[in-house]
Amino acid sequence: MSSVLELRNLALGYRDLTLFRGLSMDIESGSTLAVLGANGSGKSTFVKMLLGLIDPLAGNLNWTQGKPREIGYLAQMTEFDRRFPIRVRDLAAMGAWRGFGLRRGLDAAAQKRVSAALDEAGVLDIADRPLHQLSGGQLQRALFARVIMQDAPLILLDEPFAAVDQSTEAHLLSIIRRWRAEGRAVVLVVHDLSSVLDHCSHALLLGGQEAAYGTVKDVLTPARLVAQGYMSESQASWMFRSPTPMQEAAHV
Ligand SMILES: Nc1ncnc2c1ncn2[C@@H]1O[C@H](COP(=O)(O)OP(=O)(O)OP(=O)(O)O)[C@@H](O)[C@H]1O
Repeated sequence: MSSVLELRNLALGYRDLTLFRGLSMDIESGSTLAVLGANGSGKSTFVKMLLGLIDPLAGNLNWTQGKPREIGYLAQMTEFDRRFPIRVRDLAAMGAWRGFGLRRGLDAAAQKRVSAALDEAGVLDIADRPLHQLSGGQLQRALFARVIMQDAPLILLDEPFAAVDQSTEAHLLSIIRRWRAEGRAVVLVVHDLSSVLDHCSHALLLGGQEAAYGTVKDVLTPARLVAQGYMSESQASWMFRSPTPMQEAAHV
């Protein structure tokens, strides 16, 4: 499998704080990487480093596809100011501005792509609504439409399922599956382990001054999750016992 980005011997942190050292990994085309870890373990710092907002303390990033930092980025919804005076359609179109330029505006073909992106995200019927009239789930769908328009080889989603209901989550996951099938690499920062176990191929677990990378099955073991401070021993034994309480309840 080809990679979109190679990280080599990376150390990350700030002047007086090293979060981890020695991380080497490839972010592969067609993979879905979950980045998770306890509060303060460095997830946001990792995102900022990918976006080029901070430099690693040591190591290299090699961009092997597209232009360096060609990233489709979804910020945490809490960081988005929905008083921004634009409509849903304009928000999605902003994703294509890199290709078309602000002055020229979008041509007819691009407008068509915007409509298709809004349709795929399930917000075409509210394309002319201003953002302040949207529910949280509708805004997240509109922001997904913008990422669709970015058409990038690497897609970085920060907490994409926070504050969305189950059916919206399922819809957004279908878009992520399409990106993956197209050979894009998708990186998701997540807090909730259950969405990772079902939908991600790889995991980067941060915490305890370590960064553990590998397949979900290899990295997200109860022992490692406890050792890196993600959960307590009793939480791990509850979470990984089989069958789960919900499965048991379903058989009652
Ligand atoms: N600009 C900064 N200068 C110095 N230290 C920082 C800076 N930004 C974050 N930190 C520290 O780096 C560590 C990692 O922070 P980061 O925000 O990356 O964690 P996180 O995993 O995203 O946390 P959370 O789950 O709580 O959002 C924390 O101890 C934080 O206090």
